[in-house]
Amino acid sequence: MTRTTAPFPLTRLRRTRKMEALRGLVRENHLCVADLIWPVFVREGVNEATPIPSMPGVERLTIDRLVKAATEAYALGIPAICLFPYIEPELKTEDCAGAWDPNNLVNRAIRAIKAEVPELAIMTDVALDPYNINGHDGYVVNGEIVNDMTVEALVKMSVAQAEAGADIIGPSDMMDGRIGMIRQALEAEGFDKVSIMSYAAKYASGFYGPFRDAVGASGALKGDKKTYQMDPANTDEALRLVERDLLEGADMVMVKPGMPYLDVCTRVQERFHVPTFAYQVSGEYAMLAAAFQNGWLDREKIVLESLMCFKRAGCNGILTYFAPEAAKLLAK
Ligand SMILES: NCc1[nH]cc(CCC(=O)O)c1CC(=O)O
Repeated sequence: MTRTTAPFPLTRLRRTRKMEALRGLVRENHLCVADLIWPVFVREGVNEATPIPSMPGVERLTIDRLVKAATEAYALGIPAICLFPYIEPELKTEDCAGAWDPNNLVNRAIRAIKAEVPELAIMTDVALDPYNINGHDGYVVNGEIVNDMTVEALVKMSVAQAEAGADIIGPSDMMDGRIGMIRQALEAEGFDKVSIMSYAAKYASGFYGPFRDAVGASGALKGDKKTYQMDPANTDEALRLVERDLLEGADMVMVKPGMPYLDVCTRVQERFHVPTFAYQVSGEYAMLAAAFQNGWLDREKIVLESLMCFKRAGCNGILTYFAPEAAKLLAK
């Protein structure tokens, strides 16, 4: 970088930090409510909310409660929510047919929210894990997570979500070729205005533990997801995945997890200049929530600081369980 600052004391960099008015003027990045996507867990039943022990403050909501929460989120200015279903263990199957049932929990939730708050964007999760007796994102055949057969199921699942009214399809499965196949199917079925946010650089991370409790997949999952999710040691591979998904028709890309992978976010944004998102995942939430509960970290400061860091790293937006709380803090 060229040196553009005069030597001390001509330059005193503290001058622009002297008061909030000046700090605001020289601020390079801004966090606002329009940056936030709120992931929510939905369950069957009426007027109930089940706490998730490993995610203090997060609950699985029945559809009626979810509609209320979505209405409140929209009133706070949150532009989008992302739905994840809790599927009872006895409803999980080998063929995962629940995933593309037009009347499954997620699709009913989409219709219910759209009827009440049509302007709130709804994102979905495309992967077989909540429905799969094996807990994996793809079909398991002879111990192997098979790619092409899984992609066929994901295509059906995506079309059913688009039919229900989803605005953003979010394939989180990490199979090869799924973005192109989903895009083609959406075009063919008349859903040309439905966006795809690809979980393009999704790592085989230990930080998803609490999420798997939340969707009830922990008990079902045998083994790990390393044959399809990425090795935490790699970034060049993340760039190849992002490029591939963009060429297949992704509108937006995501890096996941978030905070420990900010370098990946920066490289993706700098290389491709496309809408880039990060997912501050369940384990990140759990870590912070545990520290807040112990009084070890200051909740209000850390929620906003952690989210601002994503903006500084080059993200356009963040999926975060803190979304409603952050929205309220930003409105203060
Ligand atoms: N397709 C599953 C999926 N979609 C989002 C998350 C993780 C989200 C979180 O941890 O908050 C996962 C878990 C996984 O891949 O095992």
